[in-house]
Amino acid sequence: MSGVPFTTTADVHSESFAGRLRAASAEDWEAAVHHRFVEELFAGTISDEVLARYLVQDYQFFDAFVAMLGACVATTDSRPARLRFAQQLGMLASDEDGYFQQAFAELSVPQQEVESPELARPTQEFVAQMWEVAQARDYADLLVVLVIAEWLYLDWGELDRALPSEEKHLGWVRLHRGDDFRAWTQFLIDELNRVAPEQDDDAAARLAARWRRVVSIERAFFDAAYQA
Ligand SMILES: Cc1ncc(CN)c(N)n1
Repeated sequence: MSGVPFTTTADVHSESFAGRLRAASAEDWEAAVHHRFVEELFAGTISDEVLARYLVQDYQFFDAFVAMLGACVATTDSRPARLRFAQQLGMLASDEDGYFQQAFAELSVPQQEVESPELARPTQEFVAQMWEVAQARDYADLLVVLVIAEWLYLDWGELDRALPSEEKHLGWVRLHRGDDFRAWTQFLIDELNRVAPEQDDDAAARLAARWRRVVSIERAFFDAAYQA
């Protein structure tokens, strides 16, 4: 959209703060969006072993992700945004946890694996990034991590592919595509652009460095699902 040098279903101007960050991380971003994991998930050919390994690790995000949203509730300068974050917290608690519990049951993942797995390196790094921004309570920093986590997932979730038929595959795709998820992601992107530093100063450089780091972790997170 708007002549952007990348493909997305979000409405983002290429010269906005988020647009420039997104373009600057194109290699890792595209590698993640078109990852073998994504293609096999849509095709319904992903092995149960890979899917279970991925979901077990991803479930470890949940707590820190909720903490980030809570930190946004506490730190945003905008009353409508505070309500939007609060609403998302409620939805997350019902929708996403339901999918995980159903998928773990279907994939026969032992409870011990669900509750206290050994964390892969990308999981450790991602969780550390999330807790760091949740505790620092800097709204722009929080938004950088949230925008990546949701926008990158929207980009693969909305790929033009036939949908898989089995619920364990379709459920994860459905959580990351469609009007509601697109609107939520758009809200985050718009918030980041609204509060972005106006000049290329130290604050902007710090946010850009975190952006690059987190996008590379997203890519590594998919890779790790294939490493037994
Ligand atoms: C690896 C990862 N990145 C992001 C999200 C949030 N959509 C997630 N669940 N997992």
